[in-house]
Amino acid sequence: MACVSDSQPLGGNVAVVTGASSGIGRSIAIHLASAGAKVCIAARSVDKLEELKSEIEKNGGVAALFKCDVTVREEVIQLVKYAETNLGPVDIMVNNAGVMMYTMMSNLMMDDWDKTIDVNCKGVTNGIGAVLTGMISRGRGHIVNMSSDAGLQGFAGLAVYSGTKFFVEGVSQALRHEMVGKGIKVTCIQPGDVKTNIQVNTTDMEARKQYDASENCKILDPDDIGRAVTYVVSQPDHVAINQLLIEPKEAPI
Ligand SMILES: NC(=O)C1=CN([C@@H]2O[C@H](COP(=O)(O)OP(=O)(O)OC[C@H]3O[C@@H](n4cnc5c(N)ncnc54)[C@H](OP(=O)(O)O)[C@@H]3O)[C@@H](O)[C@H]2O)C=CC1
Ligand SMILES: N[C@@H](C=O)C(=O)O
Repeated sequence: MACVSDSQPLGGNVAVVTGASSGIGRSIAIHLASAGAKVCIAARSVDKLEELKSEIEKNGGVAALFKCDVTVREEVIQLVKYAETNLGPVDIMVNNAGVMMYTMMSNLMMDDWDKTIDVNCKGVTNGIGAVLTGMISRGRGHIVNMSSDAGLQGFAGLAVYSGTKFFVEGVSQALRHEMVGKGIKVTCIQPGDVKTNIQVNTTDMEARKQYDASENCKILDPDDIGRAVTYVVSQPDHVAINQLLIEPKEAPI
């Protein structure tokens, strides 16, 4: 590893961040880059990725971008190949891309259920599958999976979403055990409500009106999560922060 300093603890590292075109992923990419990591930013919205790449470079960071739908396994494999060719072997994989739609189970919005499962579950397994062999062969790597406090507790109005985050927790915990002795860390980030545009895809207003509590107190900023992820991946080699529950002070689960 090269260029490690107090201000750039991630110097020499290469990170891939999915769902980097907005919200939490965008902020994670910015924070990792300012800590010295070279970041490959991925999402479907190329215009937003280009704007982010420019911002990172303007601040002295290094970024590459790749258009990728995380539900398509081959595209995620190509994303990691692109990152490795252009930036180097991937040290940090942040499986952040996700969707959330408030909906009552009784309203049977099954297309929303399918989409949530595809992006939040398969997006994460595709991301893990794309980096795991390389990380094991190098004997180092950190996989950071974006869970939620809804991965620890089922939320009414977010039943399928909660289920997908429980899936992320289960996969991560089992993978962590499998990776003992192989040099690979697996972390779940578990945010409470964060101020992003994640709710724009909700069409079931009955569910949102009844269960969305994000207006009830000061919620988190994406920067709070970007900072937390940078902390998690900057620990000494022998330290593994396996879970990080980060919530608005006034809204604990
Ligand atoms: N906001 C919150 O309160 C919380 C959010 N989270 C989790 O944080 C993560 C990010 O959410 P947040 O930043 O809030 O939401 P945003 O809607 O702001 O960002 C979602 C990101 O995911 C990307 N994305 C969605 N679908 C796909 C896809 N099929 N392929 C590739 N990228 C995709 C979007 O990019 P594009 O559309 O360009 O592809 C976008 O960059 C999610 O996993 C979410 O569950 C967890 C806890 C709380
Ligand atoms: N805060 C969580 C559930 O309500 C989330 O947005 O993931």
